[in-house]
Amino acid sequence: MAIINFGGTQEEVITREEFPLDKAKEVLANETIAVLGYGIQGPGQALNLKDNGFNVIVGQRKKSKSWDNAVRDGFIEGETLFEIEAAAEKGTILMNLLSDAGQIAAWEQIKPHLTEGKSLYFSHGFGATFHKQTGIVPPKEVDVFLAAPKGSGTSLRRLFLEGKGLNSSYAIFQDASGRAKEKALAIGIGIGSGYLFETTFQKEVYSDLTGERGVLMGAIAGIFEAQYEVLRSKGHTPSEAFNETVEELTQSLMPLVAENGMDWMFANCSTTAQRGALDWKGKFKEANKPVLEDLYESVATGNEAAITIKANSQPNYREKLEEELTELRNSELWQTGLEVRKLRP
Ligand SMILES: NC(=O)c1ccc[n+]([C@@H]2O[C@H](COP(=O)([O-])OP(=O)(O)OC[C@H]3O[C@@H](n4cnc5c(N)ncnc54)[C@H](O)[C@@H]3O)[C@@H](O)[C@H]2O)c1
Ligand SMILES: CC(C)(O)[C@@H](O)C(=O)O
Ligand SMILES: [Mg+2]
Ligand SMILES: [Mg+2]
Repeated sequence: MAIINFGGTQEEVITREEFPLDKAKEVLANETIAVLGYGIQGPGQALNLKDNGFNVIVGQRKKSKSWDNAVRDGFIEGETLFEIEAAAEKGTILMNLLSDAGQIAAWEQIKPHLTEGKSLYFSHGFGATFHKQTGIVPPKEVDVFLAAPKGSGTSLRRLFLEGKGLNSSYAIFQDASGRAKEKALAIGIGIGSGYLFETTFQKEVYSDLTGERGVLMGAIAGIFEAQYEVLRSKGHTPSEAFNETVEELTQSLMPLVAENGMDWMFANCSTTAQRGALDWKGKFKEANKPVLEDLYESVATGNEAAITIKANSQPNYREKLEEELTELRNSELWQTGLEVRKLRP
């Protein structure tokens, strides 16, 4: 285990050098890995595991788009592709990659197959942490652990194919066999993680729900809209407002942040930009911190889980989400984005 000094705090991380793929294969040699759910994480994790040489089957509702995707990706009905319950019966490590609401609906189908010696895996602390709302209480005889890629399943797959990797957290919820940790790390490496850092189920779900509602998705989408609307209201054209809000960020400045940090990005902008950004940074922080405190509170009280479960358990939840995404796509800001992307050399 490598001990890394993260800005003054020592943390242990598991790298591919310390836990190589061969070791992961040794640990999981006798396991049949059943990936339950083939939405976004399902394909990324199942295909990476398969390409890495693990024994993988998929469990998915038949007559669904996800089932067709699994067939398209080479899983064969009756051999490596089954209904959820049949896959849960055949698998020895059940990877619960149904949607968080779907995991509640499917729990009674999965639970009877969690017999002694088997393992239950998640990519989120949601189900087990909010068990009062989800009813997901794993039987005592099984190992329960998670590896949670810090990014989209689409990126997990793309980076794997490029020979790179997304980082993941890992956590042990229950260690019945005494081998839960090595299994968690082996799966974490097998799905293509670049390195793994330790967490708990509760910390994973609290930080994940905060991050995606906050800076990673909700806040960024909101602040884009706010700046775009201000620029438009002051007479700027759509292309100018879009370029100054989104395109420059994704194409020019964020790659610099990714490469070498915020000060590096600042240092590669004008002294005029640096002066202003350093002055305004504090105001943005001050305005946003209370919103983020509210958000964390809403996560920690279980309110965000309740909202998610209620919304995503409706029979028409997909149509409703698609409607909202369509509205976003059709807004002037993102229609401008569509044209700007086409103009990229
Ligand atoms: N999307 C990501 O990239 C990502 C990243 C990290 C962690 N996670 C976590 O991984 C897990 C899977 O997320 P996802 O985004 O891949 O899921 P998703 O929303 O794409 O859904 C996955 C599958 O669940 C199935 N499903 C939904 N409701 C069902 C029901 N009632 N009965 C049976 N099947 C049902 C769908 O057919 C779909 O194939 C979640 O715990 C999520 O929080 C997701
Ligand atoms: C990809 C994210 C946002 O990191 C994940 O948490 C999710 O829920 O999809
Ligand atoms: Mg999430
Ligand atoms: Mg996440």
